[in-house]
Amino acid sequence: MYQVLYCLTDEHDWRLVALGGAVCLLASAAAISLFHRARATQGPGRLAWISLDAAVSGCGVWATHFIAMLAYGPGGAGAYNIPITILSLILAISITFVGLSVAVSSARPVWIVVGGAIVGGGVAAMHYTGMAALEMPARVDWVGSTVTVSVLLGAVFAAFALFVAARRDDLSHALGATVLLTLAIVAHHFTAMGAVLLTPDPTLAISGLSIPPASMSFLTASAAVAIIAIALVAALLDRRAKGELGRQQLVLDSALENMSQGLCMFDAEGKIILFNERYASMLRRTDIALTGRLLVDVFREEQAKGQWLGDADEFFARLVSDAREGRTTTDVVNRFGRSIRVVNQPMQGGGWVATFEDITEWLEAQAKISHMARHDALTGLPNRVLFHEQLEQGLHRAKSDDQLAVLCLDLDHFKDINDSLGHPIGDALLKEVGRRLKAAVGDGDTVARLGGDEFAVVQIGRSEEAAARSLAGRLVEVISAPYEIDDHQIVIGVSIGISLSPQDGSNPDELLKNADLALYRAKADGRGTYRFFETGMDARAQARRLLEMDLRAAVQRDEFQAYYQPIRDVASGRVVAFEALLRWNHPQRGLIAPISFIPLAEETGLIVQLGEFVLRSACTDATSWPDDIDVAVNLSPVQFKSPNLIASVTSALAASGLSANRLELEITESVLLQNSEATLTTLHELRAMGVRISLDDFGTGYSSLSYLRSFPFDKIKIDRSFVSELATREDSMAIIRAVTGLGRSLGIVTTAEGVENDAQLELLRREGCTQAQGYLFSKPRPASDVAMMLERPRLRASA
Ligand SMILES: Nc1nc2c(ncn2[C@@H]2O[C@@H]3COP(=O)(O)O[C@H]4[C@@H](O)[C@H](n5cnc6c(=O)[nH]c(N)nc65)O[C@@H]4COP(=O)(O)O[C@H]3[C@H]2O)c(=O)[nH]1
Repeated sequence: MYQVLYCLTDEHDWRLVALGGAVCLLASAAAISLFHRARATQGPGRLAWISLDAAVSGCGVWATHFIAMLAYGPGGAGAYNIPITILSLILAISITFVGLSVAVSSARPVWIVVGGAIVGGGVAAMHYTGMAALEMPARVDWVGSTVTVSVLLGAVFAAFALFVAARRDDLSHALGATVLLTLAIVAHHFTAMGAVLLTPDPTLAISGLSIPPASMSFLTASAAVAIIAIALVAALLDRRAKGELGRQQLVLDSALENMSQGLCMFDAEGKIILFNERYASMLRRTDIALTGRLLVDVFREEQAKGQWLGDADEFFARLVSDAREGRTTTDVVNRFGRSIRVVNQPMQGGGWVATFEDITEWLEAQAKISHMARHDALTGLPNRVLFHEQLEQGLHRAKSDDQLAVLCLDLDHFKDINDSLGHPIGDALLKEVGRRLKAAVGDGDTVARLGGDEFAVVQIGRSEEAAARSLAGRLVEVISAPYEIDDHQIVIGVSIGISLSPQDGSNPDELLKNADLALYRAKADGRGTYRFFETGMDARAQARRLLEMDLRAAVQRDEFQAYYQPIRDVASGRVVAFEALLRWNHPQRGLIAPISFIPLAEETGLIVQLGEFVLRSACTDATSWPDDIDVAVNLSPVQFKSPNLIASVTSALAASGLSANRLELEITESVLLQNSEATLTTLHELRAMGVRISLDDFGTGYSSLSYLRSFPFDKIKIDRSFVSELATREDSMAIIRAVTGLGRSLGIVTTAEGVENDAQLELLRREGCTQAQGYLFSKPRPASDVAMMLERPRLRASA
């Protein structure tokens, strides 16, 4: 130590020592700055920065050494061997290059320290090679222990310098690292100079291949200038790069923090390099240290708090191996009640970037959309789409001996309720029907609303037809029970069509089609009941379709004709009116009775056109009859739903010139079943015009008497079923007696329909029935036969 101090104070020129120190500091600053650049750069650019750094560091060490040697008094007498001097520069640069490469290539502190120590080794190699180049008339001996200390000092300070530099790329770390590197070079040099023992020996001559100290000073000055220039350029580049980097950092930071997604970047070992706030808040990791930590440690910490379930090590190992093998993975994880989609994307050179997106609302919206697409909004029941799927699954699941039944349901006259009571009541009724259906079916059965007032049920796994029958019976009963909705007592029936798998079909479409055909049959058979599909229904449906087409064409081709049947006064036997009855004059099939086409015309709405035709014909024909003979025309309930009824009656009367009081309009109870205000208003309007209103088919409905209270009818027509059984059934006689008595006391005319013989006529006369109509007098005949019917009281020949 003493020797080193002595060497420094007594053997050196301090001005030159200061110059050497300044060069060394400058070179160190440039070297550290370039070291940062090398670390921040990937790929081939990194090699360039390391090479430049090695050149600056090597030259810096070299220049520092020779400036310090100029300051060394004894050295002034000698010269420097040129090849060895050059070799010392080469060693300084190349060993420094190796050390820097090691330190830059790894993020692990141990390798940075090793790299730094190698740089220190380079400084020593340069120094001792440089000393070997010194030729002077003296023998140079070395104090071994001081040499070792000098090498260790250089290595330790240099290792420390790179360690500090690698910690962070900011001013304080850069300054600290610069000072440490300067110390490494200076401490090494002067300690090493303290190890020198010079023994004068005039026999040692200076070789021809040497350079005198003056020239050496020129060389070192040049090297110093070169270093300063390189350092300046490097500093400038570094500053620019940092400025650019800073700007990029700002952009990156604001992009990262404004992302709706969470982002976290990991190195190849699974250490967190970078993350944004969204990531920390999404995974509730705001209160734990993240940067620089291994992800698996974070998992373990969360595991300890009970926030992480599962095997943290196994999960972490999977992430690392996926990244290593370049696999992009997507997972949806549930954290804190939220669904988070995580995409792990491998990065070049190891590591991966994970993006985290909270898709809870998106998933909920998806689920809602898919629910809406497959359910009925009103009742919440599956809709046609889901029903189809469930039926398909049911067929798939059904074992060979299982039977599957499809029940198609249609509410009877639902439209009337909707029209008369309004849509909100109609909707409430549909909801209640849905609820009752769900409650009535079995656990494994499916109920769906197919649209409007159509519902469907799939019954799975019952082995007999009886199970479907019993379910259908139960459903008819349950649906038909009265409803109390908004103070309205509503009664509605249901018709059901049933198809069974496998016999009636093996796929959903076939089963639904056949259940529909059976439903049609249930409706045709009077509604409020169920029917099983039978082979042949399809053919009947086909026939019905043909009839419908035929009917439409017949309307166009004017194939209809009004026939007339006389109505006689029972007391006088005089014809008082004719009832107009429609006939279809089919070109191939001949005369067709209304029973074969009126129901279809009502279903298709064609009855409105046909009704208008009968009205016009009847009014026109009646104008040619005696004034005291009236004409009766049947009105269908469907015509009452048409807004044009009053207008068409008015126009038929106006066009024919028939007086309104000669026209009778016959309505059935089903018109009043609609019971809407509109129906009664229409009836009153017709009455106000002078037209008379008859209640047709009296006694066939459920509460005929109550209808007499709802409207003041002019005439009651007793249904022919009572007349035909007059002689055989006591109760028929009693009913006719009651009706005629009622008519008398209310001042309403009573007409008995279907009188076929004198006995019936006699009984009716005795009971005081006002009018009679039937085959006894005449069958319905064309208008041209009216005169004949007027003349001949009995005209039994068929029309
Ligand atoms: N067995 C038997 N039957 C008798 C006797 N006397 C009359 N009839 C039949 O009884 C039906 C009386 O007409 P309705 O009850 O109004 O019943 C009518 C009526 O509801 C409907 N209809 C006929 N023409 C029209 C029309 O222009 N418009 C509407 N909406 N319906 C009509 O078709 C139904 C059937 O009409 P039609 O076949 O002409 O049948 C007529 C008539 O031919 C008898 O002594 N014995």
